[in-house]
Amino acid sequence: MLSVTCTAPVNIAVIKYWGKRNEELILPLNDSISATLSTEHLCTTTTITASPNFTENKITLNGVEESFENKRLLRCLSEVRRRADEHDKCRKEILKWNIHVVTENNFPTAAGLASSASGYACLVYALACLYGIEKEELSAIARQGSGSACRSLYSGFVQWKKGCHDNGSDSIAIQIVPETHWPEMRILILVVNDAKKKTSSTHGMSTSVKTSELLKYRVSSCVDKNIEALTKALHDKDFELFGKITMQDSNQFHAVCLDTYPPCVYMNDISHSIVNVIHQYNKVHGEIKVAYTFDAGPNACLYLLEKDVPDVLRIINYAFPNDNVKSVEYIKGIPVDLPESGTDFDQFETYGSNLLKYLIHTKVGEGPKRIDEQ
Ligand SMILES: Nc1ncnc2c1ncn2[C@@H]1O[C@H](COP(=O)(O)OP(=O)(O)OP(=O)(O)O)[C@@H](O)[C@H]1O
Ligand SMILES: C[C@@](O)(CCOP(=O)(O)OP(=O)(O)O)CC(=O)O
Repeated sequence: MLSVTCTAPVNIAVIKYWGKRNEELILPLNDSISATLSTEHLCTTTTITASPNFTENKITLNGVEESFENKRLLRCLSEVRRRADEHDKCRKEILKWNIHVVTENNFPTAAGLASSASGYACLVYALACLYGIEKEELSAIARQGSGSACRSLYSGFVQWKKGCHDNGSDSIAIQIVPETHWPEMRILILVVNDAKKKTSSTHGMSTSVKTSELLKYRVSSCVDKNIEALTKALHDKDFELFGKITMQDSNQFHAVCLDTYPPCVYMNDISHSIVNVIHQYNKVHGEIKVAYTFDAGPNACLYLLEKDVPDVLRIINYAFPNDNVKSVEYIKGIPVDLPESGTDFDQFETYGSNLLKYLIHTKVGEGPKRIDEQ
């Protein structure tokens, strides 16, 4: 019997992947860029056991047994095995043993918090460890589990290159800068709703490809220049440029969702109120201090610098008062001392009580890791 346990991070895109040119191989229409988030606060943990005595493959997700007859899961397994089979280092008999996968996300699954990204990155990395090929390029395999998962195989800021080959061999993730490059970068996730979402990203983007004219324009005329500018902003640690492109890309992505027929409505009134607060905050300060981005759900992901976190949280708590504000369960992740004074409240509206469920304060982090043998 053999067993490995690994963790893998979530990633949140600042230039979104939305639309496939090949649904089977999960090849995207455009490049995307994301930050890998610290596994200290959000992660998937996966244990894979292989044994010659197992009579079937099994997977348990968050304590519930799921069907193994899942196309994406089977494809990841067969791709890792195919690669391992080509490798001298691998004990070939193990490739024939059935496996039991036990995986848990320490955050809500299928709620637009990128669980498919950390989930498939962790699965592929753990399989690679099991078969001894963890040093190989694995992002092209994780991509076939869920597109965004390929970016979770690297630390720091990561680009998924769309590639041009029909077989997807060059549709891989690469690191742009490591997490140590811009250590002041912080992420605040404002959880508006953590229930399972109605329209999955897979289905939503497929409808967008079929029906949205705006998506064609986004892909042909906007994304490449934003990728170039955002990469420069990262290298130069230029928050003003980073923040502007991040917000514009999120807004364009949601415009594409609305241009889809029937429309995919992911943001809600609370999401739009958060957008208002952030623009107001940046206006008061005369510079971009905080940038928002929204995935396929209503939850906001804010990018900001460490020095601004206490004051921004103070304003968020003013705009969205919460009965649990003093509880450690409300602001999860990196602890923050909330200051008494700061940016003038007069400039801001109060939107109503308990509109946010909780917040997660985290930073840019490392890629997948094996945790059972050190
Ligand atoms: N730990 C895991 N191991 C294996 N598969 C997982 C894991 N976590 C999630 N998944 C798969 O991902 C699916 C959820 O993906 P979905 O894209 O609907 O939501 P999400 O990833 O939370 O949101 P988004 O990708 O839009 O940010 C689950 O139904 C499951 O099939
Ligand atoms: C809005 C997004 O989060 C969409 C993620 O889509 P998925 O990677 O979940 O889709 P599939 O490839 O069909 O599994 C944007 C992004 O992460 O780039």
